[in-house]
Amino acid sequence: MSIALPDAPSFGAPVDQHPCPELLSFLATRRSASAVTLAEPAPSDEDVTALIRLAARAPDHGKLAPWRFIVLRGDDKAAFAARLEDLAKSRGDARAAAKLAKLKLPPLGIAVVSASRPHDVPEWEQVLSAGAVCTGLLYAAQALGYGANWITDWYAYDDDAKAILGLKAGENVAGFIFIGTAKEPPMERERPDSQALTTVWKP
Ligand SMILES: Cc1cc2nc3c(=O)[nH]c(=O)nc-3n(C[C@H](O)[C@H](O)[C@H](O)COP(=O)(O)O)c2cc1C
Repeated sequence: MSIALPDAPSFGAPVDQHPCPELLSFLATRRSASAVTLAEPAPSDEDVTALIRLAARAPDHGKLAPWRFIVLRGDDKAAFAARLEDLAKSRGDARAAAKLAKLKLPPLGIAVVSASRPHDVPEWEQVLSAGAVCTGLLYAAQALGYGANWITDWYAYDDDAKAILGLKAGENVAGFIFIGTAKEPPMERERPDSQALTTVWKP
């Protein structure tokens, strides 16, 4: 499946608010697929452009767009994984090297980079916006019929790994969104009791 998206509304145009039962049904049942079950096919380059366009509509206080995207695919993605593997092995860290399976196996990864900057909008809100971008990208990939998973793991936090990815000072990985076709359907996981997490404020 590929995406046929409507044009983005023009700036300032009134945007129709209408019920979308199919989206509600998707939200009620969507599930992430284990990254190690993800294989080809993955979204085309054209679809990746569309997915990123959708993700970039995330709520963003102050219109700062405090995030960016790095696409990992094919031989370049394999080279990125190999450099991380060399890094892990140079430290004698076999566990970290083994954890790279979640990066190596999926055919496509999109790193969402949180790029907060000093501003009246608190950094916390800029980071939350990066999380919202991850959610949007994950959901959009799943809505397109692909398996997807939001992964961080050690290489999202390690300074040397972040340098290999090409992060600048002050940037952080909000998540790697791995995307492909799930070789086996994900099983539903336990979900929180949302009612038990909810109170109604009373004076
Ligand atoms: C910020 C963040 C980082 C995550 N990192 C990992 C990870 O490194 N490894 C992992 O197995 N799951 C990780 N997860 C969890 C999965 O992405 C996913 O949320 C979980 O499997 C539940 O799937 P669901 O989307 O069906 O609720 C992470 C989730 C979040 C929000």
